[in-house]
Amino acid sequence: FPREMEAIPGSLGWPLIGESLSFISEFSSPAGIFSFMNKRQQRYGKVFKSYVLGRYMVFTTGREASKMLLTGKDGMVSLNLFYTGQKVLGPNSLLQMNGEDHKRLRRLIAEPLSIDGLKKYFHFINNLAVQMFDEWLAARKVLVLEEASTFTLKVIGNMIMSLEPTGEEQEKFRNYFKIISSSFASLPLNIPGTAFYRGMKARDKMFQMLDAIIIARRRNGSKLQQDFLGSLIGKEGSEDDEKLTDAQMKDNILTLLIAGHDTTTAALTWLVKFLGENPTVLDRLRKEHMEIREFGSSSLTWSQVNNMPYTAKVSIIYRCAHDYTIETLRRATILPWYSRKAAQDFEINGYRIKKGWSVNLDVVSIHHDPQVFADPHKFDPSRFDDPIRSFSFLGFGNGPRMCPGMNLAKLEISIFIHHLVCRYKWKPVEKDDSVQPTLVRMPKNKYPIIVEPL
Ligand code: HEM
Repeated sequence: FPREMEAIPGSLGWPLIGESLSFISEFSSPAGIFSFMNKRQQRYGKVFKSYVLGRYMVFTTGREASKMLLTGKDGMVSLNLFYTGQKVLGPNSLLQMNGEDHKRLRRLIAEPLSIDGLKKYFHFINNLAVQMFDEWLAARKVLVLEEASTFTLKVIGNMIMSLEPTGEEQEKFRNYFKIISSSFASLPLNIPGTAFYRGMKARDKMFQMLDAIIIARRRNGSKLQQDFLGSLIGKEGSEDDEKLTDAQMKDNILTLLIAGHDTTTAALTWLVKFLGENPTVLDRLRKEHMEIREFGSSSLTWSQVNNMPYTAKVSIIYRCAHDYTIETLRRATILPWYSRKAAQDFEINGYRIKKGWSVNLDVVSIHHDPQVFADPHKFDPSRFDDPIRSFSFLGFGNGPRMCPGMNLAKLEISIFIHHLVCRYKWKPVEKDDSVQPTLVRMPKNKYPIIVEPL
């Protein structure tokens, strides 16, 4: 036990297990870790310590703390990735980089994920959505989470390496990914039969697949495909600063897959759930999207997306789904806390944090602060009509580690939701608010619904 931690209020719970039991049970309750955090914040204030899942942790919350931790000035903190996560993603992953190395890698990765870089995937994503919703008509009963998962995986597979949405390669890719993904937060036992072991083997297989593609691309020389992989390989001949080794490319492709898949899948599923539970909100969204549809055929064009009507505050592309998406991320807070490791001593909310400690930002409380979000448990996208104070909404993070995939996530969500609300009404098969006990919060029952054409 780090002795200096004595000065931090809080309880370390039982010997060995600490407060893990209440943490885990509240983590997977419908309200999430809100009550775990809230009880302790009431008792100890904005900073408290705990011992959960084998780690001494300091938890903190509030705008000031989030500004400090997420902005992380002068290398104050680094990302605190757990052991299996480090092994699965690999040493070159963006999540394991800090300072200048992190900045450089992000610059290379961010470009194809910018709004401009994403334009060329619009048709692929749109066609995929049209096709998926055609299939829903025949199926009638669907598991939203499964559908969203397939959809987002096909999108990212195509974006990264021009993978066709069906066929043998897609199946292989999907299989490897699922195994890797379920090993990500497993116990670190690398012996045959464990999830971790299977995950590491699947990682090798996925990398063989990527190697084959990289070799073929290099052989083709100038006729490089303009997907994500192509844009990274394309940097080979250019200045040193623009070069990525094959190992860097592979670790970071896997990083994008892992960071982008469950998050977007969960966001889509929660959005469908929240809309279904809030008919007035759904009516408003549907009305807006029906107006967009009247522009022309069912297949949207890029300029139509650009012109979707809504307050033209920032980039107009995602306006139509934007407030609904961020309200979903606020209300569901699918990543409930962001974890950092102190890279030096510093002070937060009046307490000394020592180098090496794990400091965790409780985002759920920030997203449910009644001072900022009136009636915080209500799903109300219009609360974002007026600008909110910085560091109050952190659904995509903030600062140098803010989500580089957020434009892609928003694009996928807006296209998915457009077709859904224009074509179908739906109702849940059962009333069940249980949540999966996984890192990313998702409905446990995968949210089965019955759909009917409008
Ligand atoms: C709705 C969907 C998504 C949500 C809610 C989300 C949320 C977040 C958040 C909160 C962070 C920062 C975490 C922290 O500061 O500790 C983050 C980082 C990250 N996200 Fe996303 N994300 C989403 C989709 C995506 C997609 C589609 C991709 C990739 C294509 C992606 C790739 C990443 C990566 C690589 C990082 C790490 C950035 C860094 O460390 O510099 N995310 N995301």
